[in-house]
Amino acid sequence: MPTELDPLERHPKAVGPGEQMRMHNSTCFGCGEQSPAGLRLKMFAGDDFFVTATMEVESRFEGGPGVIHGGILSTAFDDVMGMAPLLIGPSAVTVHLEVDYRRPIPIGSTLQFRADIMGRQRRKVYTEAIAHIGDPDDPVATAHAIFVTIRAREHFAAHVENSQLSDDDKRRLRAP
Ligand SMILES: CCCCCCCCCCCCCC(=O)SCCNC(=O)CCNC(=O)[C@H](O)C(C)(C)COP(=O)(O)OP(=O)(O)OC[C@H]1O[C@@H](n2cnc3c(N)ncnc32)[C@H](O)[C@@H]1OP(=O)(O)O
Repeated sequence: MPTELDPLERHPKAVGPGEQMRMHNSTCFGCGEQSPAGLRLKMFAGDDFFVTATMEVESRFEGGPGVIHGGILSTAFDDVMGMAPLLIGPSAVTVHLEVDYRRPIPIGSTLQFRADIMGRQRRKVYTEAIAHIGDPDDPVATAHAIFVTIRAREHFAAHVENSQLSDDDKRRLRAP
């Protein structure tokens, strides 16, 4: 992370501490309510610059026998950390993601996530996150990511047609 960082300020339109955050997109694999096979993560804003989420490790998330698939865990980390930039500004997309898997995570466990904004420099937002099963001081996995803020309508304009969103929602996204 660079040493020269911009000051962090909560965005005036960000949801309040303890409130549920809006989905990235209703068909988002991580948090969308309409994603047919998604993780359906519900995210909550923290006091200052963090986000929390809980995920039941369902058997459909299995990788090795009886444990979570690493790709599912990294998807969850990506989505939870990807929510944090919305506390300070516009939507942001991942440009870099790294995950440290510390221990196998059993199917049937309840994973708790916390993602913190570490700093911002121009459009880049630096985040770190932990996943734990009850003891935040003993995480089962940790992650770091860099997000870059975007103008969402412009960024997705060429791709909206491929979305699972309804035609009405797609029209709304294309509207000026
Ligand atoms: C309509 C609403 C719908 C809702 C939307 C919800 C969206 C969210 C959904 C979230 C779902 C969950 C999350 C997901 O799944 S997000 C899905 C996965 N991510 C993507 O698809 C992103 C693909 N990348 C891009 O589209 C472009 O690279 C973007 C647009 C991001 C930047 O290209 P652009 O041409 O605009 O800008 P730039 O190239 O000048 O870069 C800008 C700055 O960034 C720095 N940089 C770049 N790369 C890296 C790197 N690897 N490491 C470190 N730094 C990097 C770069 O040096 C520069 O820094 P600075 O020198 O200026 O300081």
